[in-house]
Amino acid sequence: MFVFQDLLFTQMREFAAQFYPIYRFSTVYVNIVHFLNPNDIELVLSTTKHLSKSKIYTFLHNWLGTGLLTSTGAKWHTRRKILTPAFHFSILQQFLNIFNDETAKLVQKLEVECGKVINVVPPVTHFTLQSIAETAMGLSSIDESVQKEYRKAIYQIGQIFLRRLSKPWYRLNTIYSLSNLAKEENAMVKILHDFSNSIITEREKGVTTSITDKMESYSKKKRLAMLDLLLTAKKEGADIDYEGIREEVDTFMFEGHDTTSMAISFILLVLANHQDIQIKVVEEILRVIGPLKTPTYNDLQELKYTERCIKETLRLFPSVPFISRYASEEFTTKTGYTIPEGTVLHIHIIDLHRNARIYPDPLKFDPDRFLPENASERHPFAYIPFSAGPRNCIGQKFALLELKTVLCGILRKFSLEKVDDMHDITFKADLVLRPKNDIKIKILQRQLQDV
Ligand code: HEM
Repeated sequence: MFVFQDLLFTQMREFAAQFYPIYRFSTVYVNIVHFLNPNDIELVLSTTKHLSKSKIYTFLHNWLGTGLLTSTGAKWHTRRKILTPAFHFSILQQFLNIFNDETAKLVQKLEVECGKVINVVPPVTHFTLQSIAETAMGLSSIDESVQKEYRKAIYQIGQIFLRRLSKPWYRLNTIYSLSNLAKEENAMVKILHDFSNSIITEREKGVTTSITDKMESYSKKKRLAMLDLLLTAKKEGADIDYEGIREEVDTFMFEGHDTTSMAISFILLVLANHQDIQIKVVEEILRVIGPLKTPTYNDLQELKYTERCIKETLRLFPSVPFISRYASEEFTTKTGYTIPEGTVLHIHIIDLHRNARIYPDPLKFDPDRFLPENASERHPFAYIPFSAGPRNCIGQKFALLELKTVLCGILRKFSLEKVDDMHDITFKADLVLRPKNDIKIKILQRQLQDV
């Protein structure tokens, strides 16, 4: 079904192609300037002046409150300080055990599908949801039916967000709150909050889980997983209450699974489309790790070619295609335009990454673009899948580790064959870069002697 919000998404991207390096879209309600040039983007993202998210993010407040993604000012600063240690590399090293265990379960699931054409998104999303729940929240597993309901509600909330965005009169809370859309939103938010409340209750009770030992080992090193950090901070009287903890659980459950799920799905698609590159990735994995060994943290750091493939996938398919900030004061862009205070600053990550001036033959998948000698001359803000500057993605290293682990597990066991052409994939307007239809590939047992 072609809906208005999809049109909005396509239109915004067409304007980006037409009006490089910058364009303005104004209505009586809002003044949005679209940023496409790396110099201008650097100006916005590298400073602490425009750290506040634009008003569009307030549409997420009913669900995410003002957690790390949506908060501003002192609150954002305090939360970022509390949460940063949860992503220290010593914690990530512990998480690797969980990524490896979950990868093994995913591989087992895919085994049954050998020889068939599958839509990779559902099993991969199951994997990422399970991984974030175990690592950041300390849960052992989520019931399949609860997972399904949660995933459906996340999808619905994204659609509601965009439907609200496409109707300017719904920007006014008084009008929106009377609408059927708001009722739909409240029903979805209830599902999502029931889910996050149950996570907190379970962890607060200190329910014995299969990963309790791992959590204790974090504690011994005085480093706690994300939810435990928050619960401890609350206990010790820090400026965070139950609502505050739920905001972060909702934020991290969402950001920590949907973004990585899309990234993994797209890289599987891309590798199925490029047999030569797929073979090179497998060769590297076999050379560095071997056919059977469970990868260690250090092993994964050695996968340089695989990492370039991940980078190139996130260039073409950035899980977060647009971000938006608020101009807290007037400024002049490097391209010479005056931006008044209060303007919405809309940054087109996807169009920046597909700009032929920066990336010749931009739709071609070429991991060598990220060879040090090829990347060193490029503008530092020409590649920003995790945003950049002080408000960049807190989960960036977590995501890369998860992606490498799962690729090792899948590619040593299966070879991926092309079904969908990656260039035929169309996108659905949503909070993350979602395909409009399935992402289909065929999986076969890999014959390692052929590599
Ligand atoms: C491939 C995977 C990922 C991509 C491409 C990605 C991308 C991004 C981007 C572009 C932003 C900036 C959003 C904005 O300004 O509106 C962001 C922020 C954020 N991401 Fe990620 N992300 C990924 C994985 C993760 C993971 C695994 C987690 C958690 C474990 C996470 C947690 C967050 C949080 C909490 C923020 C808000 C940070 C702040 O404002 O201080 N992300 N991410």
